[in-house]
Amino acid sequence: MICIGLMVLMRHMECASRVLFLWKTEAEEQRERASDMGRRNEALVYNILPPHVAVHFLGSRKRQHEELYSQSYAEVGVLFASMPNFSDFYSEETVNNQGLECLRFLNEVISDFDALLELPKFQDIIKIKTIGSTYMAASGLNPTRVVKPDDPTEVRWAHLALLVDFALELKKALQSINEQSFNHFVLKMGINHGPITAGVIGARKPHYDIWGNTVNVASRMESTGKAGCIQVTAETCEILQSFGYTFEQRGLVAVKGKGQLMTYYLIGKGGGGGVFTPQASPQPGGERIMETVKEEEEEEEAQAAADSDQTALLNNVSIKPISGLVDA
Ligand SMILES: Nc1ncnc2c1ncn2[C@@H]1O[C@H](COP(=O)(O)OP(=O)(O)OP(=O)(O)O)[C@@H](O)[C@H]1O
Repeated sequence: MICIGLMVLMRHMECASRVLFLWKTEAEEQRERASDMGRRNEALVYNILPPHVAVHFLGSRKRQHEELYSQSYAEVGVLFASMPNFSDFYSEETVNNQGLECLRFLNEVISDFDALLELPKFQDIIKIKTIGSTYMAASGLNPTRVVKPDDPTEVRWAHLALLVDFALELKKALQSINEQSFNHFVLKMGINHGPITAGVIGARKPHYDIWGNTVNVASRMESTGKAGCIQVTAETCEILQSFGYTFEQRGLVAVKGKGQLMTYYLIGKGGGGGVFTPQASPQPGGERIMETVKEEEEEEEAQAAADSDQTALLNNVSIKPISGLVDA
C-alpha cells in the first residue's frame, strides 16, 4: 500500500516538474521574443529618426507621447535636390504597369542616395525626407557640436562644404543610374545655410523635420534654379568660396517673401576660388561641375529624355523591387 502511495506521489511529482519545465521554457521563449521585438523597434526608431533624437526618445521609457521634441540650431546647411523631369514622364498607363515602373525607378534613385549617407564621410548629413522626387537633407544637426563665434569659417562651416560634396555625389549617383537604365535625369539643387528649428512631429508615426526661413530659402534656391545646377544665396556662396568652391553669378532672383536675392551657381572646386563669370574668365585647371547647357537645349533634352525614359524604364532589368509596394 505504501509502495503504491509512493509511486503515485513520484508520478505526481514527475508530472509537476514536467509542467514546471514547460512553463519555464515558454516563459524563456516569451522573454526572448519580447527582447527581439524590443531590438527591432529600437532599430526602427534609429532608422526613422537621427541617432541623437532616437537616443532622446528611447532614453526615457516614461516619456509622454504628447511631449514635443524640438531643438534650435544656429548654423545648419539645408539641401533640396529635385529631378525636374521626373514628373514629366510619370504616368499611370498599362505600358508602365500603372506607374509602378516609374516608382521602381524613383525607389532605385532614392535608395542609392540613401546609401551615400552610410559613408563615414557623410555621417554628419541627415536625410530629412523626400517630397515626391525631391530629396531633402541637412548638415550641422548635431546638438553636441560646440561652435564659438570666433572659430574660423573653415571650422564652423565644414559641414556645409560636406553638404556640397554630398550634393555632387548625388549627381554622380544619378548619372550612374542613368547610364545603367538609359535615362537622362538631371538634378536641380538648392543649398542655403543659417538657423533652423528641428523637431519631431507626431507620436505614433513620428517624423523629424526642420523649419525656418533658412529652409524656405533653400527650397526657393532649388525651385528657382536650373536643371543640372546647384543654386545658392550670396551668403552661402561667400562661405563656400573659402573652401575652394567656385561660382558664377546668376543674377537677381525674385524669392517670395524675401524680395530680389542675388544668387550663384556652383561651378566647381579648386583653381583659385572666387566669384566669376565662366564666359569672361574660364576656370584654369579647376574641376568643372556645372552643366553649362543653354536653357533651350536643356528643355529639348528634357523632352527627349522624357520620351526615351518611358521606353528605357520599361526595358530596364536592373531595378530593385519596391518592398511592400510590389507585395501590396
Ligand atoms: N520642412 C519643410 N519641408 C519641405 N519643404 C519645406 C519645409 N519648410 C519649407 N518648405 C518649402 O519651402 C518653400 C518656401 O516656403 P515659404 O514659407 O517661403 O512659402 P509658402 O507660401 O509656404 O510656399 P508656397 O508658395 O510654395 O506655397 C515652400 O514651397 C515650402 O514647401
